[in-house]
Amino acid sequence: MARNPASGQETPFVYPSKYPTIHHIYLCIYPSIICLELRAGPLETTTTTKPPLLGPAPAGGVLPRAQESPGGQPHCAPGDERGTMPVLDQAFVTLATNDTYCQGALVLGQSLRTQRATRKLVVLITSQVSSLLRVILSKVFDEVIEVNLMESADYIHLAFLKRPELGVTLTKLHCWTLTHYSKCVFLDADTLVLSNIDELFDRAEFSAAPDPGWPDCFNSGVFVFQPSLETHGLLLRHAMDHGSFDGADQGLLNSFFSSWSTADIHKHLPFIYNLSSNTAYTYSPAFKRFGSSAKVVHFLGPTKPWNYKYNPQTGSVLEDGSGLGTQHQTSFLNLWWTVYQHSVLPLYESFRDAGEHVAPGHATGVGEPCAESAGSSQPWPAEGPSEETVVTEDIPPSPKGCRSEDVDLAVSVFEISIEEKVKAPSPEEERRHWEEGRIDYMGKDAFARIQEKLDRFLQ
Ligand SMILES: O=c1ccn([C@@H]2O[C@H](COP(=O)(O)OP(=O)(O)O[C@H]3O[C@H](CO)[C@@H](O)[C@H](O)[C@H]3O)[C@@H](O)[C@H]2O)c(=O)[nH]1
Ligand SMILES: [Mn+2]
Repeated sequence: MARNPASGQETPFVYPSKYPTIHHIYLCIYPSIICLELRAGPLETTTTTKPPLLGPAPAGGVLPRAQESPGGQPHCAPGDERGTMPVLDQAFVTLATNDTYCQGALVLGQSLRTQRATRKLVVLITSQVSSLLRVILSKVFDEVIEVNLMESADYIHLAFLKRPELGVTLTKLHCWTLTHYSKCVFLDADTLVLSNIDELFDRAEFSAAPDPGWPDCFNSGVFVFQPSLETHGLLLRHAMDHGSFDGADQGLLNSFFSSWSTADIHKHLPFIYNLSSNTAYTYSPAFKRFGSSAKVVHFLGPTKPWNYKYNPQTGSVLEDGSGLGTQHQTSFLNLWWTVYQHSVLPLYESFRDAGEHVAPGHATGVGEPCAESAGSSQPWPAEGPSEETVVTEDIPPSPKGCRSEDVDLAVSVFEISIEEKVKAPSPEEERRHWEEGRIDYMGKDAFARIQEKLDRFLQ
């Protein structure tokens, strides 16, 4: 079972005391086949010494969320022994522009819930996210909000066309439009929360932790901000006028909040709120000394946890030949996958037909058709999760129907993997790429290929 790689500590994990009509999922192990048995019934109070910081999800993979009482007054999240009240006008916010990053967002959301976050959980998505993932996200997040760059004011549109690489960057900036919240904490979808971080809401805009590569800059994977349309407008204007020195949001935000490094030390979040998963390698004595208090681990860089394969039997990621990094890095990866296995995979199970057989070695939740379309009031099969665990309102419809076109989720006894599907762009997408100046000169748009097409046309 996973343990905090930094501390190696074992702390008691208390399940919610009442969590009615939730479903227990048992994994029966047959060679190369996942078999699931659903049983309804209240979850008993269980106290266990494992896992240390992140427990496996209650059955069904749905963890407690901050709730409002029938009278509209907030009450404590079930099982919240600390007695903290949910704060409904503040939120943890993340972003996932495609189904692959959604896997990260789901792990993040479940880790926040495990750690009894007392703020709302919000995920920003774009039109590329499939309906299936929207519904799954809505089981974990209080709000699933679609943002659309092209609906923005003209100058933003222009900036986007001239600087297509700013696309994801501009999407992150949409978090400032969440003005129904007074204060928010943004977390990248490749972060994992190891302990409660509600105290971040005591900080003011703009608070962030130093970037491990250049500590005079902050890392934009975790930051405290105050939603404001005015700030949002100024940020977009700044993007258009100055671009971004790294071509993405971190450069842009650092040049916008340029006094961060000198003005106010309270706006420097301790590194434990954004510990890069490879820090143990870069400064191992500091990691030994301070790593045990890590609260958020960030898998920054090109290789994300979902790019690895995972063995659910050993609880370890599989070596792919390129090397896994240090022992600590591997432990963080294992921790991410433990949350994925126990708290995210079960969320897909309600989409499986009761008697349906799963192809050996390829039990896919992500590619399965939905029972009904997202956004309907009853999208679940009869044996699906209880009403308490499902919020279906306000799920933005996806133009793509119910299947995930981005991701293949393969689950077998010995291996779980999340594969990004390599998709050929549609003619419309190809045309848009041309219009945006994204021309694949070395590949399909190479002169020789175009000449071939012309020759075929002329024959
Ligand atoms: O295709 C994408 C790419 C990114 N994201 C979102 O944007 C975040 C940032 O991207 P990520 O791949 O996590 O970047 P990092 O490897 O963390 O790289 C650094 O550089 C990025 C660009 O400046 C910053 O956004 C990060 O916070 C910073 O840690 C992700 O976590 C997601 O929330 C998507 O939704 N879809
Ligand atoms: Mn990141």
